This record gives sequence, structure tokens and C-alpha cells, in this order.
Amino acid sequence: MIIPTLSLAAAADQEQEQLLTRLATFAPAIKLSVAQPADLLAPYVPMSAIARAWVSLATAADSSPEAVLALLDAGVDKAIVPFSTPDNVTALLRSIPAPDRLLVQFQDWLQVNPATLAALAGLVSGIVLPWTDNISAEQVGQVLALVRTQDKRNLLVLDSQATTPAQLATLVPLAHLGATVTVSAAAITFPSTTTSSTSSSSTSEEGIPASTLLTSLLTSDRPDGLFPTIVTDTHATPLGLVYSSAASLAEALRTGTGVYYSRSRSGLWYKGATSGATQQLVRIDADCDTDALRFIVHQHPPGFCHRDTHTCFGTGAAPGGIAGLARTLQARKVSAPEGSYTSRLFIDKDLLDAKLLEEAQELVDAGSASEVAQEAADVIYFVLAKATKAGVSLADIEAVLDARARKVTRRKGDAKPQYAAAIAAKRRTSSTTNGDAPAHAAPAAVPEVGLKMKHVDLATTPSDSPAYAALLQRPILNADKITKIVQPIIQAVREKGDAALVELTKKFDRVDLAGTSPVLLPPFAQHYNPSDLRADVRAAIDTAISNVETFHRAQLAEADLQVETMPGITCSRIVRPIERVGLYVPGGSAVLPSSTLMLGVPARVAGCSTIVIATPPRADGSVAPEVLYVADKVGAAQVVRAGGAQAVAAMAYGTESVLKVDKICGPGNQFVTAAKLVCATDTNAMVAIDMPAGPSEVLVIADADADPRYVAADLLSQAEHGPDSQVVLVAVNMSDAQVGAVEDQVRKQAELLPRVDIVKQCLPKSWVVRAPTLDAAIDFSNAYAPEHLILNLPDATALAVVDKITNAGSVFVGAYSPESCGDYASGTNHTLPTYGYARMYSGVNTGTFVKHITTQYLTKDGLEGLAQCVMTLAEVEGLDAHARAVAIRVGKFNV
Ligand SMILES: NC(=O)c1ccc[n+]([C@@H]2O[C@H](COP(=O)([O-])OP(=O)(O)OC[C@H]3O[C@@H](n4cnc5c(N)ncnc54)[C@H](O)[C@@H]3O)[C@@H](O)[C@H]2O)c1
Ligand SMILES: N[C@H](CO)Cc1c[nH]c[nH+]1
Repeated sequence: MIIPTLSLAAAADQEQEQLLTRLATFAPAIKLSVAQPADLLAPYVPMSAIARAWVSLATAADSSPEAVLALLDAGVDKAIVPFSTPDNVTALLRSIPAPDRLLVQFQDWLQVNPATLAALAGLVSGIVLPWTDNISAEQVGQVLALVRTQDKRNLLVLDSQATTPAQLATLVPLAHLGATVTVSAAAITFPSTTTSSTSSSSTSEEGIPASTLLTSLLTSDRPDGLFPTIVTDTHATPLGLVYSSAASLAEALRTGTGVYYSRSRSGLWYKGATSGATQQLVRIDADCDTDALRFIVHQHPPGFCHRDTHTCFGTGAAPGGIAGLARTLQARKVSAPEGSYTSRLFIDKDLLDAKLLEEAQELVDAGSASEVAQEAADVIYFVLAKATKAGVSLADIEAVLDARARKVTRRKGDAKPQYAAAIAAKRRTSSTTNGDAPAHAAPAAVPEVGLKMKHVDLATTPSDSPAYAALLQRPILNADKITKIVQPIIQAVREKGDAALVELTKKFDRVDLAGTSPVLLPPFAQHYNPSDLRADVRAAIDTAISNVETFHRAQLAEADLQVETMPGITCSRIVRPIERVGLYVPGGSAVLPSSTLMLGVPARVAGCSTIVIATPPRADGSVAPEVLYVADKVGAAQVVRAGGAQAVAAMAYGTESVLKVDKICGPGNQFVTAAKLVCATDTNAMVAIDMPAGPSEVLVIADADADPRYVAADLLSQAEHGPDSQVVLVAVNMSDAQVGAVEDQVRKQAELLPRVDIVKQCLPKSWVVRAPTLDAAIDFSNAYAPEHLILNLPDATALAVVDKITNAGSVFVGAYSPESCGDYASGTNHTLPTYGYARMYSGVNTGTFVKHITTQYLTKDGLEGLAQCVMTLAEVEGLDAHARAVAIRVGKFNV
């Protein structure tokens, strides 16, 4: 080994700090001399240098055992204690139980003899000797052999303080022998290379080039003289295999970036120079037989590989886990989506600190292994959020952990009295109760984020208890509050029309439509580039439209009816389409061509003459081609580029460019639903609505036969819709382990979802409901009235259960009927009543877009047969004119 040596200045010194940081990128160790051991703690000594420091106390004022321990506890790799007498030094060394972290420094070669070294055996890991050029290689070999008698890894450090390449050249053979030699750190230079060949770099500056230190002990086993180089990130993930030359190493060390030798271009390769995917050099290491290298780098996006992936190996995905979370948080700190939970945490310090305390408490309370894993994950999330917010990286935390691992003295680690007392009190309480929640307790307070659902057991929650009633509630915001928010929006659209639409779209969707009409007109294909709509997407939409149309056209068959109620009296009901309908297609957090077709197809099948579609525009003001494609398919008259309450108001009242409609249909968030309800009750608007279809929800009834993977996937398919969605698992007679298996799957699958942040806000508002019997599960589901009900039960059981379902928007029967099929393409409609409105509303169907008109035809005989009945009832009500309209026809009234 060749290592730099430096006397550490006691006072802050920026130059030394920079030098130490650079040395730490390639030197296997750095020998430091200090005046005071405490100097090492000077803030300018970077952690990367401390971890590699061999600190000599030979010139220090204090070399007591306490001073040595302080150094080792500060994280230095080795402490070098001065030799005085064998007795003194062995006494000191014995008091420090870390032989592999200690070296002894002799002033003179004459002090080194077999007896002295034998006395040090087992107490140190080597010795340091001054070196001058009158010491022969033979002498070095002899001492080395002695030093290694006890342990062949023991070190002989020759302290040369060399400052020139010539001096270095005389030391290299000694290093080849196995000695560690030092050169003066002050003499190390980082010159630029003047060649791009594979040969050694030529330099114009004085001193010892850093790359020479690195390469002088390397031996390539390749004909081209290159060194195979593995590149990894700071979490040891291999990014790729490249090659280094002496010149590329010089450039890497000079620039502190990833620079390699490109065999294809026969020259230096400054990684990222053209792609922008640059690398910050963290460290270069040689392998054990000095013919290959490892570069540890901070890889900047999009990644190392030419495929724009993090690594060239495997799928190229960056590692997940804690490192992945740290990376995500870092990215969120730079550009967190506004309104996302993580950005709230970064802004709201109190929230973050409160969550940290809350999650730590929940981890303390966690019982089962699965609970501990969940809670530990929550704690880690908030810890990393706190660190990221403070500008502390995972690597910084790991460096502290590594430094602590190097501590020699151990703290007792007792808890502070107030915490110890709190835990003791908790233990006492739990040992005096059976630990069960009281049967009538309200559902427990829950965290707002995480991948854990709340739990409740119907066996201990009677159906007439407040806790049971609470379970039927949805996580909706205060309806009055939302109504107060949407009222002025509606008013603004009524008063200012298009101008308000443009203004509110800018405010809520951050899209500037100024200077353009908020309305797109057909053919809608003119508003997108055909190549932006993939052929497979077009085909999938066509299949979905075909199935939805088949099912909804079949619903027309029962439309007209005609009945003879008495001889000569024929009553009919005829169906007429609602002429002008407005379809709201949500778009705040997802593009929903499926909602467009679920609304547009029945409207077209019903025969509505004017179909207006409204949806929030994308950031550039455009509407997704998939939505426009469906708009053409269903023959829409307009696509309004607006969302939320303003879009609903525009369709309800009309504006200069938006057509007024007779009925507004479609789902949306709480603002959309509230606006629909407000408009429907305003007679000035004269508009109807389909139903309150708000945030998506699913209830899965599953038993022990259900595959936990399927159950979890179904729950997540709705949890990803929005933070206000709710998912419920009703677990029929499942064991703890079976419920745990579903929860494990939920967690695992959720972590893989791009919308995991949304899922994390939904799951803590969701429930695992343990049901002792299938009947209890069905009763609960009927009371909850879910938008979607999945019966993940054996087929025959599931089919029989359908007969007992009294309230649900849509039912998915058996293990192979995931809700996703109904969401997109099987044929049923996905616009369904939520919030429990499935008790009294149907989902969207062909009937949603029609109204019924009744007719009657009475013959003269028919009227005579009914006349007395009508006249009697009219008389009872005192409505004589009613009675006479009949009497005058049957000859019982004349004027
Ligand atoms: N029940 C169903 O059939 C069904 C189907 C699909 C989607 N959904 C639900 O639709 C919803 C879609 O919600 P979304 O937000 O993604 O899209 P969205 O289109 O319903 O709402 C987006 C609009 O909300 C308005 N808005 C946002 N924040 C506001 C604020 N603070 N004040 C006033 N207005 C505000 C904006 O105008 C924005 O354009 C989800 O809850 C999803 O679960 C339901
Ligand atoms: N699940 C939603 C109805 O609640 C509909 C939907 C749209 N896209 C996917 N799913």
C-alpha cells in the first residue's frame, strides 16, 4: 500500500478539508499527525477521511489511553501510539481492547527487535518506522517477516514523507514486498492528462500525481494494459462494467467524476458528457490482486445504462428498499407534486414531528411480526422524510452508523427516566387487562399514511353499536365545507361564463387557456396527432366499447310497454332519450378514457341528441387522445376543457361556448359531486344528475380459500384511485396468519405501484373487518352498500351469496372476476353510486339517459267502465272539475 501522510492543522483549514476529501476518494488510508487528539473532531475533517485515518499521537501532547479511546470512538480507523519502553507501551495497549485498531510508532530501527515485537503480539496490528533511503530492501524484508510472525496481516508502515516521483520510485518495490509506505500528502497533485491513450498520463506539474499513487501498484493482466472497472452506486448496486487506463484514472481523480477509457472510441470517456447522466466520484478501490478496479459513484439521472436505466444489469431498476425510499424522497424534495403528502410533510414541520412521535409509539405497541414490520416501515419513512428535509442523505446517516460501529467504548444505553417510566406503566396496564378493545369502543385512532389498514372484529362489534355505525361511514370531508367552496365557483361561472372557466382552470388546474376557447369541437381527431394514440390502445378501447354497447343496448329491450288495465283502457309507457346530456370525465389525477366510454356509450345507445363531455385539460391545455377518440366514437358535440365545479356549472347553466345540458352524469371528486348536487337543486339550472358518484370504493368478501395475492390486488386496484377512496376486506373466519398474508401482499404489491403515495393515504382510512361467519359478512356488506362488491369465495358459495345481496353498485362473483374487468371492458358500467348511495341509487345504465312518458287510450266503453270510480274519488277530494270532465262525456253532466 502507498498512503498519504499529513500533519493536521488544529484550526479550521479549508485547503486541508478539500485535500482530505480528495485523498479519501482513492487512498486506502491516510496517516495523520495531530497535536491534540481532539483535533480530529475538528469540523473540517470530513467523515470520509476520518473513516480512513491512521492517527499518530507521536507528536501529540496527550497519548493517554483516554486520548487513544477518544480517537477510536471518533471513528478513526487506527490510532498510532508512540513507543516508549516495552512495559509502558504494553500497559497502555492492554487498556485498549481493540488490537486491530492500534499501531505502535518507533522512533528508531534499533528499537525493533524480536523480544519487543513478541511483547506487542496480540496487542497491535503493526508498527510504524521512519524510513530513509539508506535502509535496504533486505532490512525491510527482515522486519516485515518479524512483524508478520504473529499474524500475516500485520502491517509494517515505512514513514517516508516522500515528495517526488523519484523518491516514490524507490518506495514502490518496498510496497511490492508488502510494506505500507507513506508519501507527503502536500506533494500529491491532480494534474490534467495530456494524452488520451492507454499509456501513463504525462503531466506538466511538479509533485506526485494522485493517479501515479494509484497505478504504481496495479498490474493489468490484459494485452491492452487496461483495468476492468466495476462501477457501483453508494449502495453497492453494480451499475456496469467499464475499463480504465492510467490517463482516465488521472482525469477521474482530477475532475472528481466518472471518467473511463472507451475501447470503441479508443479514448477517454467522460461519462455523461453527452447524455447528461454524469457521475460524482465517491471512491476508487483496487481489488485484492490489484488488476481490477471498483468505482463508487453518485450516478445522476437518468442512469448509468444507455437504456436510461439505473444499472446495466437485470431490469435496470434502481434498488428499492430504504435506498429507493431515500431516493424518492430526495426527488420529491426537489419537485414534490403539489398537494402530495410528502410535500405537506416538507412544508409542515409540526405534522412531520407529530407523525414521527405517533409512528414511534405505534412501533412500540406493535405485537405480531407483521405489525412490527409495518410500523418499522412507517418509522423509517418519517425518519427519512425528516432527514431529507434537513438536507441529510441516507449516506450521511450510514456514515454516522459506521462511525458508531467503530466505537470502542460502549454506552450503557439506558432509556431516559421519563421513557422508561412510560413503558413500565404500559406493561402494568396490559398485564391487568386481557388486551382486547372494549366491544363498543369507537374504531381506534389511526395513522394517516402507511400501508396498513385499520382492524375491527365483528364478533366484538354488535351491529347496533356506535362502532359498527362508524364502520359504515366513508372518509369524506365535511360536506358543508365542500359545498361552501363550490358555491362561489358555480356563481362565478353563471356570471362570467367562459371567462370564469378560463380563470378557474388556471387557478385549480394550473392550465392557461387564455386566448383559446375552452371548448373543442368535432371531429376530435383533429385535436391530436394520430401517432399519439397507440394501435393496441385503440383496439382495446374498441373492444371495451363493443362489450359495453352490447350490454347497454340489451337494456333497451324492456323499454316500451303497453298494458290493458280494464276492457277499453290501454296504458303505455314510452321511452324518449334525454336530449342534451353532460358527461363529466374525471381527470385530476388520472386520464380516464374508460369513464368517457362508460358514460358516452349508454348516452349514444339511448339516443341523446347532444352529448357534451367535460374533463380537466392536461398541463399543456390539451385533452388526452384516448378521451378524444372515444368522444368521436360516441358522437359528442363538444369536449369542454375544464374540470371540477366549474365544469359542472358550465354544463348546468351553459356559457357563451358551452352548451347547456338537461342532465349531468359521471363520477368525480368531492368538488364535482358537491357541484352536481348544488346545481340539481337550483331550479334556474333546470338540470338533473345521475347520482352522487364520488371516490371509488370496494368491499371484498373473502374466506380462507381466497388467494391472498388476488385479494390484495383487488383492494389496491381501488386504493390507487385517490386519497379519499376506501377499501374494505371482510375476512370470513380467517386466521391471523391468513389475514397477515393478505396484508403482506398488500404491502408488497403496493410498494411496486407508481401511485403508492396515493395508496398510502387511502389504506390507513380503510378496514380489515373480521367476520365470524359468512352471514355476518353479508349483513355487514349490505349495511355498508359498497360501490363494488367482490365475492372472492368458492364459485358455488359466491353464486349463492348473490341472492342475498340487497345493496351494492356492482357485484363481482368468484375468484376470477376482478373489479378491473368491470372498470374497463366486460360490459357493465363503472359509474356507480358511492358513499353508501347504493342503498337507493342504481349505477349508470341506459335508463340513466332516457325518460319515460306514459300514454293512455280509452275507448268510449272503456271510459264508461271507469267513470264512476273517477267521479267518486274526485268528489272525495272536492275537485268537482275533475269529476265533470268524465261526467260530461258519459252523459251525467250537461250545461
Ligand atoms: N364512482 C365512479 O364511478 C368513479 C369512476 C372514476 C373515478 N372516480 C373517482 O373520481 C375521482 C377523480 O378525482 P380527481 O381529483 O382525480 O379528478 P376530478 O376530475 O374529479 O377533479 C379534478 C378537479 O377538481 C377541482 N379541484 C381540485 N382541488 C380543488 C379545490 N381545492 N377547490 C376546488 N376545486 C378543486 C379542479 O377543478 C380539478 O379540475 C376520484 O375520487 C375517483 O375515485 C369515481
Ligand atoms: N373504479 C372506477 C369506478 O369506481 C372506475 C375506473 C376508471 N378507471 C379504472 N377504474
